[in-house]
Amino acid sequence: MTDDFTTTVYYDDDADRSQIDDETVAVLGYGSQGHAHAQNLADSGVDVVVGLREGSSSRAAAEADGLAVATPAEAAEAADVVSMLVPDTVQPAVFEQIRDGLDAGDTLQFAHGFNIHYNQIQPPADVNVTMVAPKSPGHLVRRNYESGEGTPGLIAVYQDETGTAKEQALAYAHAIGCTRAGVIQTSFREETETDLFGEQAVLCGGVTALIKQGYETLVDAGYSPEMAYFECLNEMKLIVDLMYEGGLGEMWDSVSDTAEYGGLTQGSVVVDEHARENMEQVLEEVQDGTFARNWITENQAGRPSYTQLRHAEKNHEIEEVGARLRDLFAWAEDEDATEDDKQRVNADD
Ligand SMILES: NC(=O)C1=CN([C@@H]2O[C@H](COP(=O)(O)OP(=O)(O)OC[C@H]3O[C@@H](n4cnc5c(N)ncnc54)[C@H](OP(=O)(O)O)[C@@H]3O)[C@@H](O)[C@H]2O)C=CC1
Ligand SMILES: CC[C@](O)(C(C)=O)C(=O)O
Ligand SMILES: [Mg+2]
Ligand SMILES: [Mg+2]
Repeated sequence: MTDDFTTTVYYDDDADRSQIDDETVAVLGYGSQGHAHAQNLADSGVDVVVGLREGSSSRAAAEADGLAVATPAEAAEAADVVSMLVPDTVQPAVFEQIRDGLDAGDTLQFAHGFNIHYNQIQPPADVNVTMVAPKSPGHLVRRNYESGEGTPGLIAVYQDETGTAKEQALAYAHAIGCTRAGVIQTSFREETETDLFGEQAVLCGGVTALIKQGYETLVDAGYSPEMAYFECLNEMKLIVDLMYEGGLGEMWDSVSDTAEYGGLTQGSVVVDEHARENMEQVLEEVQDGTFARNWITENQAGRPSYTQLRHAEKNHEIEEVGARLRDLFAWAEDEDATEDDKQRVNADD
């Protein structure tokens, strides 16, 4: 444990694995997070049953990975800890299927606080309600577990019926590999609002919008789509890898002085105070529930806007150019190529 920061960070030694090792965990859903939690828990020696609906397209994968599969209701009935890892929008309906399987003292656990924070699920008063939220896409939660690296994560406690909810969440975080990297305790509110803001304004929405605007600016000015792709998308990974390893400083150290001067002077011309005001607006709509209401209504209407936006994104020219270029990369034919090989080739471009 370290208290060097304003927040306490928990590591492997802070977790008491007896809090999870003797429990049965139902992992509901076998998608991005579900497959990672279920396999990591099982590899850590925890008894796991995967809960999937009848006819689920995920069933074959879970069984091929050697896991027991039951319906969500059966899995919850058999389990002490129920990990809700189906999409946020279907969680309220799945909760109705598993409610009766939650006994007093069981734990209902989430990887994101949306449905608790925005009151879409009202859990029984006599169960623990916790969160273990890896700060990463699920596929990397699995990959990092297998490599021994681990993935940073958050824990939160909304209801503590047994008095050991936090200890159990930490033990679960240990079993999926999060305490190897570091785990911070937060609240359902803080996790929900920061996660939604981050994915909308920066990580997913902000970055893709920046990439597309940069690509379109170059192509509209007559430069080749291939050049624009390499400059605005491909090299993004390499630059972000440096920030990931050593912060903004490591990236600035590695690029040329010319890039550093240009970046420091022009970056805030592009992402200026208007972008900041827009970010504040995005945050406000997360905080006051506007985004949550819109997302719930969009689903109730059959996702008309979402479908249209997905279609447009998939058909953006940068996707066609990127698919073509990635097929030509040296490692495309080479099944033995490592991530290092790929980065070396990328760096040479
Ligand atoms: N994606 C991520 O990396 C992250 C996600 N989270 C959170 O984790 C949770 C899970 O998200 P994520 O992993 O993206 O989810 P996915 O979209 O990957 O979940 C898909 C799984 O849910 C099942 N499923 C879908 N619809 C239903 C349904 N109506 N009834 C029963 N099962 C259903 C699917 O089974 P089927 O084959 O039957 O459709 C599949 O197994 C969310 O709360 C999310 O916010 C948190 C951190 C990161
Ligand atoms: C950044 C998107 C995310 O919040 C995540 C992978 O952490 C998600 O909801 O998928
Ligand atoms: Mg997230
Ligand atoms: Mg999220």
